[in-house]
Amino acid sequence: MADTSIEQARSLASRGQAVSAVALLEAAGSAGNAQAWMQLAVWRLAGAPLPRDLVAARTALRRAVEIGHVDGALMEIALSANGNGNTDAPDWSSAVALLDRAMGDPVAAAQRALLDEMALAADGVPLLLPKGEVLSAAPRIVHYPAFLTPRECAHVASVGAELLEPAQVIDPRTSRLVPHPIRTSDGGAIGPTREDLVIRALNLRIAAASGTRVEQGEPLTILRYSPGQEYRRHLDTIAGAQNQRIRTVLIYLNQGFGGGETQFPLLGLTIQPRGGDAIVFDTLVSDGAPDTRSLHAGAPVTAGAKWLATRWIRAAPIDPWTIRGA
Ligand SMILES: O=C(O)CCC(=O)C(=O)O
Ligand SMILES: [Fe+2]
Repeated sequence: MADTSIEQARSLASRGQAVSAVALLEAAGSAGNAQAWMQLAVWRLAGAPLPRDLVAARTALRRAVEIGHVDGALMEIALSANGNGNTDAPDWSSAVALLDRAMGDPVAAAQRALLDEMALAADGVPLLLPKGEVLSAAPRIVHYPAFLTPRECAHVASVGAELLEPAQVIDPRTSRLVPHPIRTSDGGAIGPTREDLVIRALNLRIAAASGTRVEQGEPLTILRYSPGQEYRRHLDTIAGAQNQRIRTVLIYLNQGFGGGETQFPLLGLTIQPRGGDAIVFDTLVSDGAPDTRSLHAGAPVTAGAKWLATRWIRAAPIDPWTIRGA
């Protein structure tokens, strides 16, 4: 059944009548319409068509959850753990308590089961640091065998699968979206509302392994390469960035495909992807300039599909609500 109050609110908002749209949703929400509160929360999080207001978003989300919005409950758990995407204090234990209350939902139950397999401190940080082997001293490249378990890999890939879109860039001449000339894979970023507790725990693991704060990491990005797709030679640094990318973490989510090696041509180094393995490498030299020796590529996949999770880590905390994936 079409939800007329939400349709009407969307239509009002699209005509610039945001105040009336909000009033309509609040009235519908107060009358027990969980989806109306959810719509308000999403608008407030997205910053469109209303200005972004994370406090108002969380209030609307709470109302939606109180009257039984299942997806809202999962979103509330994510935002509790990451502190609205790192803008407020992250609260792991409240997030886990909310997850425990959502156990009727099989999605929540599966996440709980995966968390139970991890050895985590009270704040979600790993109790043990993963062990790595240094592949290169300058730039520093460290290989972590079995950084993720097979079940963790499957979880990351399934969250990412819903977000995959072909890599595209805006053509500056025509302002149209065109295929990305350097990276031909499909990709998607797991933003703050989708950073479930398993993804959050993995982002905390990545922070620990890379010696950085979790707030420095761009949203975990999932890449999927089909035969013929590749990531041509590039540096991960961004020209002119104020808050530069200092380190990259690549996690192979599967194996058994053809091609797809990660190559560092100037170092004569080729990494054979193995599901669950990760590599962490530095992208800057000590004076803060890009380290051109870190030039690397994802070789073309020749058969099957290569799944990868990438976390580009900045020099200082970033705002995941405004960042563009790379
Ligand atoms: O696909 C690969 O092996 C390399 C990926 C990569 O360079 C990146 O995600 O920045
Ligand atoms: Fe890269």
